[in-house]
Amino acid sequence: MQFKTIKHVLTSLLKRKKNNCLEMSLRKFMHPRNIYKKIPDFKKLVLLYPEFRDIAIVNLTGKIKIDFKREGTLRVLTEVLLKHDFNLQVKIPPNKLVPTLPLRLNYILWIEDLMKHASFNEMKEVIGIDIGTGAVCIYPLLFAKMYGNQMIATEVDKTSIQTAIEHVKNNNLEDIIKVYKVDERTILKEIIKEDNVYHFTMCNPPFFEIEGSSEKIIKQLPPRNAPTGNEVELTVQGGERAFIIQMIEESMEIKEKAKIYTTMFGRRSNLLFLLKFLKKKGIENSTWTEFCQGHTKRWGLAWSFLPKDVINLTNAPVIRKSGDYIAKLLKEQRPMEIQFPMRHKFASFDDLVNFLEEAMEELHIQIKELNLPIGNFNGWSCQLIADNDTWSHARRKRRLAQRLMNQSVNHDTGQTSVINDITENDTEKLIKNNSGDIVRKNEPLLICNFFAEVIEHEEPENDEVKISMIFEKGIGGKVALETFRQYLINKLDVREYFQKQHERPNKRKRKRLETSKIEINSEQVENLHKNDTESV
Ligand SMILES: C[S@@+](CC[C@H](N)C(=O)[O-])C[C@H]1O[C@@H](n2cnc3c(N)ncnc32)[C@H](O)[C@@H]1O
Repeated sequence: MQFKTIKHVLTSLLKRKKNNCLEMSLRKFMHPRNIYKKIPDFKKLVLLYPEFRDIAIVNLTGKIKIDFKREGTLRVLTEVLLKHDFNLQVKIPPNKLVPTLPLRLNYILWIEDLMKHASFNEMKEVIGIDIGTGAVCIYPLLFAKMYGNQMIATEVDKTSIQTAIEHVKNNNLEDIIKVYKVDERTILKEIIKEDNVYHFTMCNPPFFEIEGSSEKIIKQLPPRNAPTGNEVELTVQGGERAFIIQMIEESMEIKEKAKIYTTMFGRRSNLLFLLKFLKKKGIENSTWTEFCQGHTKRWGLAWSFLPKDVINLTNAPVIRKSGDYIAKLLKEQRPMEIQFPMRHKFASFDDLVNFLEEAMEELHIQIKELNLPIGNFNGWSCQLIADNDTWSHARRKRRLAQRLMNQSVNHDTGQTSVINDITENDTEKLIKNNSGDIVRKNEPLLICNFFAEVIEHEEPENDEVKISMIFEKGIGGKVALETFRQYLINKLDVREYFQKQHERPNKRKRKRLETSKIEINSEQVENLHKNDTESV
């Protein structure tokens, strides 16, 4: 029993230490001008503000702490900091979202960087729009205090509009901040309809999808803080992703009326999705950043319809973009890989690319430009589209083709067409025989993202080629990708490197395989297992 208690205490101490480390490590990635990079001076706040005294806890060593899990603590702290650091008088209604200041400042300072990058006048001269300003009207108040520029604020919730207007009035900022009630069916179109030109739009969208009770929503909130905010201001049909999609689509209708559109979002998975979405819509002038603070990470996205020689967002300053973004992207999507020494077959990377292009042509696989935001991937990347399985039983087909070739030595005419005919008919038959499915012509068998790169070593002769393939879609499923990988291994003639690996079974790899079993049936698993233990 005693042992259990000690173990429990140690575990929770370790956990707390880990969390503190995480907090510390994210704090250092805050915007360099964010005043909350340094923890506020709680001693000073205790002396100056009686309301802060009520939430402060003095521990045995005399250190002042605050317990964020206690209801109302974050609200009081935010009000006190707004007063102390920005001379803003704010009373946050108890049932409304409390705007955490380190994150709000990260977003504001990034916008300031974008404005400077775009060489827009002085900050005082820029006009911005805050979509969904909330009950505090936090972004316009901070912009007004920090730069004295004009801000337009929109909101759909009646009670929030009321308190937002009160906050503007109580701080005598009516001249530069205007709050508007807007129709909830639009995001940008209604407010940007006059002839005015705005320098930027910003938004902290409702993050959660409407899907049930507010209890469910509260469970999704960061566990270390007492929950703040209510269902109306935090939820929207389709969640933040749907909201931002609508915002991007509306921006495409009003284009240059706002010079730079920006939004914040809270889900990592939306980063890739939104970057792909912008690309799909032909919006190439864009950038993104991470917002790191305390123990939370959020993301910012910016795009513009102005030509890149007027504003180039692709080289705009960012607070932080994790360097391992592409590696993570590849890892998260569980690529199927082939890795082998470059010298085994190729004199240069170009040789490899030529070889791959020819192999795809032989297999009637289309090579398309990759719709992925991987500007700095240092290798060959593309999307492969295979309508049919042209690689299974390829050896048999190759032998058949060779036989025909030999036969044709005697009667030269019609050689190529005979081979092609047989190969194609054979393929069609194989697909039907193997899967039993009737393959519709317009549904590709396999679409995958394909990456080939050189892994450099100190000695150039040790350089390796790494091929990563990520399944996107297709009726052949992941099994089709795996058979294609096996085909490439044979074609590249690199199976020997996989067999070596087979002699030293890799525990980690086996574990990964076990998790992937869920997605495919047992027969396929057997095949995959056989193949993967052969892989590097
Ligand atoms: C997550 S809150 C953000 C509040 C505040 N901007 C902040 O950062 O603390 C999202 C706000 O957007 C508002 N909202 C939802 N749909 C909207 C729309 N179509 N136009 C304007 N505001 C909207 C909600 O009422 C809510 O106040």
